[in-house]
Amino acid sequence: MTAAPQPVPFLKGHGTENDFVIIPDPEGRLELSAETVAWLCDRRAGIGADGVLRVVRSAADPAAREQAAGAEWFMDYRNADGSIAEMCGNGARVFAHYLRRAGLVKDAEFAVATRAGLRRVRFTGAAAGGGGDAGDGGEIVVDMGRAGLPAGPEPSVTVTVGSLSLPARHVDMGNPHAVAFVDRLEDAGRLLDPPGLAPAEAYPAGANVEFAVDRGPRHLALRVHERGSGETRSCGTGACAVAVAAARRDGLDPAADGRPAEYLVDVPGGRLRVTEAPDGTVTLAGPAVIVAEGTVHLPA
Ligand SMILES: N[C@@H](CCC[C@H](N)C(=O)O)C(=O)O
Repeated sequence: MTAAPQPVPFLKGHGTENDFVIIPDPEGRLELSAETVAWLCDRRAGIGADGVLRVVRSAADPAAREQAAGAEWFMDYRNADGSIAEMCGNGARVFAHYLRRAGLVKDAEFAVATRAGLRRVRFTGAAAGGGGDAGDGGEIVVDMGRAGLPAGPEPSVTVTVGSLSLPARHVDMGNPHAVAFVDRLEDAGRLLDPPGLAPAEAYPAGANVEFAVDRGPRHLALRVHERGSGETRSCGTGACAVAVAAARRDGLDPAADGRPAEYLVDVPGGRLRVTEAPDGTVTLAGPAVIVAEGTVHLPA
């Protein structure tokens, strides 16, 4: 006898069109296998998304406990292919918006546990008072921690896409990135396959690859190929990686200069604002929206 499909509540949301299936699982009762996540994210056979955000109390998830001091909720993020990633910047805003919308958190500023450690989120403007309609969380600012990158302005890795071989900067935002500046975003081609990365040892677990151009002073635009999800319409950690790489390229180092560096980063799905403070902290500001909710029947 085959087991019956399991009915599970879900929501669908996005941050600058980086979209997620949100699965509330406060007591950590769900076994979300890689196959189930890939099915949820399948745009034809499932609901469709770039990733899954499982919402679980930190105390109820073994993966969360060591990261979670001070955060009641753990963002269990999975890529569309079912793989696990350390951090998701757009996901953190959508996750935080869900928590407030569901009444699970009342404050306008709180910490979220992630596999990359604690991330503080802050609702600003109308959103701080619980404003916005049922779907719109307004602007949310996420403290993304410090970027890790080699000293100096020089590229340290090479990205290949089609016949192009591009010097790129390695940037760690809790998850791995390679940032290549190009003349035109179309230079990245169709991005159907993961770009090549060299040296391979720089990225033992793969990487997210950003292609970035200048739009004006302190104004950038990017396309991204995400590890585990393919080309997406936005990547929050990617926007931070691009802004920090651009700052070093532009001769800016807030820690040395004592002044913040702020960049607007346009993504195919909207606009993000990234600020690197003199203490090295990078913040990511942007919207979060919930568009649907219902029940999904998970394959048994
Ligand atoms: N879209 C996310 C990043 C999600 C994780 C990434 N694909 C990885 O594997 O590291 C973001 O907004 O940061």
